[in-house]
Amino acid sequence: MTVLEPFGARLRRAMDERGPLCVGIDPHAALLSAWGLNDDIDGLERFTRISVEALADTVAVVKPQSAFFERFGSRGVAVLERAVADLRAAGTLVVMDAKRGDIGSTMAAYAETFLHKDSPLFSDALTVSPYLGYGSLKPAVDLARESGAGLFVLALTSNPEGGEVQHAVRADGRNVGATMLAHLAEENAGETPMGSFGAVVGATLGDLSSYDLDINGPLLAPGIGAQGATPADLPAVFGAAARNVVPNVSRAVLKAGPSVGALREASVRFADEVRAAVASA
Ligand SMILES: O=c1ccn([C@@H]2O[C@H](COP(=O)(O)O)[C@@H](O)[C@H]2O)c(=O)[nH]1
Repeated sequence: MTVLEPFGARLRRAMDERGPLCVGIDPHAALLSAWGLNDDIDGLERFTRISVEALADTVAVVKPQSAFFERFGSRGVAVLERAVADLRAAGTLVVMDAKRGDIGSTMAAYAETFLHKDSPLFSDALTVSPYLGYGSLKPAVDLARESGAGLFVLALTSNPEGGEVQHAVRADGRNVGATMLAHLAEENAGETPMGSFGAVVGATLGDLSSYDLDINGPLLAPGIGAQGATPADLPAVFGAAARNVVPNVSRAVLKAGPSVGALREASVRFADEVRAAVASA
């Protein structure tokens, strides 16, 4: 199997070169309609091609949301495969937002799907859910290490419902979200310039200074734009950890389409805003 340079090193370089913004490709039915496209496989394909053309050499990271492709069955997954290949061929890092999580033996199959270098859906990183227990993710951690990929583990999600699980306090007094961050800090210990095992931490959550966000790895921060957070919120939410934040914007960029130029402009505007905000943290 071809082995890539570890994801953390590739991500740090991309963030330094292009800024830390991650733009999502989320082909919502409402966006297809706003772009004058049908909510069918041809609409999905056109939406995806335009998005890839606009984003591939503009931002450091692109995050396709797998759900919107799976909705169309095997033909939708084929569109997703092509998008991943085109983005990666253009040197853009792909974070597959599929939020997989299962018992270890099944997790191994999810890992083969997204993290094995020879898989058609191989992505630079994958979002995973640790809510069957952090240890259930081991097959994904192991294969990611082997192939030079990364993971983003759901720690403190951007949605208001997440607190019910993630803020639950364990017998040791630490809450569940903080525990996930601690596991990730262990995975990334000693890695330079940073480790490949990131956390998903919503930009919507307000002051997170009670958490130890210093996991020596990236923090994927969705919630900017449609969910109400702004780039200017990043320093107050993340403090010194803002340097490792990869802020994600999906709908607020995509609504600028279907013009490739307008999508690029919207991405560059958000990229400039997040760069300025992170620099001030
Ligand atoms: O905590 C989380 C984890 C993942 N997401 C995903 O990010 C994008 C956000 O889209 P917007 O249009 O910018 O709101 C979407 O794919 C979510 O599934 C998240 O929002 N929060």
